[in-house]
Amino acid sequence: MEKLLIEGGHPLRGTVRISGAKNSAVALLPAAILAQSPVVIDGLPNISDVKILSDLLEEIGGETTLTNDQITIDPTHMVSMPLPNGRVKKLRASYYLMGAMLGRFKKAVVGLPGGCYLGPRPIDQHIKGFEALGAKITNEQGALYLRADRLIGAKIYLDVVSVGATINIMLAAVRAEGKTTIENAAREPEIIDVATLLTSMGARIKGAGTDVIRIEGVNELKGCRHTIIPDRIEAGTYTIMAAGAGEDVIIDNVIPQHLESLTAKLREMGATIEESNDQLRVSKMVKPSSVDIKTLVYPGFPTDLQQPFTTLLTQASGMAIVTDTIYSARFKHIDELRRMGANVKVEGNSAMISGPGVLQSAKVRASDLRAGACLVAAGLLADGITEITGLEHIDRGYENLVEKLSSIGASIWREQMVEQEIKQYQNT
Ligand SMILES: CC(=O)N[C@H]1[C@@H](OP(=O)(O)OP(=O)(O)OC[C@H]2O[C@@H](n3ccc(=O)[nH]c3=O)[C@H](O)[C@@H]2O)O[C@H](CO)[C@@H](O)[C@@H]1O
Ligand SMILES: C=C(OP(=O)(O)O)C(=O)O
Repeated sequence: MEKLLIEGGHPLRGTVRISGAKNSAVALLPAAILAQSPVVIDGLPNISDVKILSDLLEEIGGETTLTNDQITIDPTHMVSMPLPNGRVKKLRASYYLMGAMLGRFKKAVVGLPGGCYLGPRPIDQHIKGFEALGAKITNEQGALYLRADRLIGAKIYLDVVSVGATINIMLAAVRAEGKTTIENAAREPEIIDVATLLTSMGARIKGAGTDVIRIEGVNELKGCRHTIIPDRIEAGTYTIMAAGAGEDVIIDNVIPQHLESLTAKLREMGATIEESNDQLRVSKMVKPSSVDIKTLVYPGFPTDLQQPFTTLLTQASGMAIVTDTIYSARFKHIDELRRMGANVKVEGNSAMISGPGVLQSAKVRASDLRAGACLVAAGLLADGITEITGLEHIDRGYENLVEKLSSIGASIWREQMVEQEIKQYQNT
């Protein structure tokens, strides 16, 4: 088991290249189950969520060839193998195996998903959608058993705007008989990416990226080749880091429109950001002013950037209120930021941050993926050497974090934890 060490105070300079989007990749891999011939996906991020999903596809009989940024998935010999336990619990996106297996085999057994704990994360809207398509679903000892004699297209209104439910229902509905309409659908760019892959496979989908998606089921889907969109959350994380500690950083391979809610807030704080086709150019803000943020569904401010953005607000003058309307308990990073000297308090689903303050190095723990990003951003700014544990969370979503940050001037490295540290980590 390793920990991350960061010596703060080194300015970031140079170009950092953004990888393919985690939240697309983790849906595109399961989507390949629906094809009858090999699917090739390019621009794959080298992160643990992808590796686990690739292993799960093998577990159900898929043949996968995984290189650094490409996967070939041959789904020809896949079967609806029950996956009640084990790897499915390690990530959130294993729920997409339900929609994809239901679409192809009309049955699936999949354990309830894991992923970051951010407050309650029910999947009732996924279940409602599958049931509307004709599936019978039972929950037995923490695994969902899904079965349908036939899947028949339906009109489905989502009670909450959910990325996962929107994609999962699409995965099943592309193989249902007749027309499905998803109303109050989520509009995240990753949904368009999944719809693009499915369309290349032969699916008929209209309206992805709007709040009404119309799908006409088809009998057969074929393999295809697809390139993943850039990861807007990884890009946003490096943009935040550059706005805190950068001296001319270029964030390369981004779609600037996907980051508008972030860049607008950064400009409000006083940042100068230059945008081109696929790059952002960012430097440290001089005397940043605090701003309030409220996380919302896309195109609002993403909850996944709320935690790293909080670090930046510790450097801004004034009081900022950060409200997370998506996840009520996405504030585990705050205790750790306080250890580093931040003046923050949490009330309900809001954090109040008073700045500017000086961050001090400390031994901190990443409780989830973006809490990890928040602490790395804090470590870059802090006096001294910050030690971060909980790297298994960070590795779920940031490809080559150490290499990427080192290449732009950060002093950051991984070290093996000694036995006593591991025990302490496991017991708390
Ligand atoms: C793998 C993946 O893509 N993860 C992303 C996805 O998670 P995920 O797909 O799990 O998040 P959702 O969009 O489904 O969740 C949004 C909100 O809806 C609620 N909800 C969701 C489904 C449901 O059936 N019932 C229900 O009440 C959730 O508790 C949450 O409050 O979108 C989140 C919100 O942008 C991001 O933080 C995650 O990074
Ligand atoms: C919450 C996240 O991921 P997941 O839904 O996979 O847990 C995230 O990417 O910030």
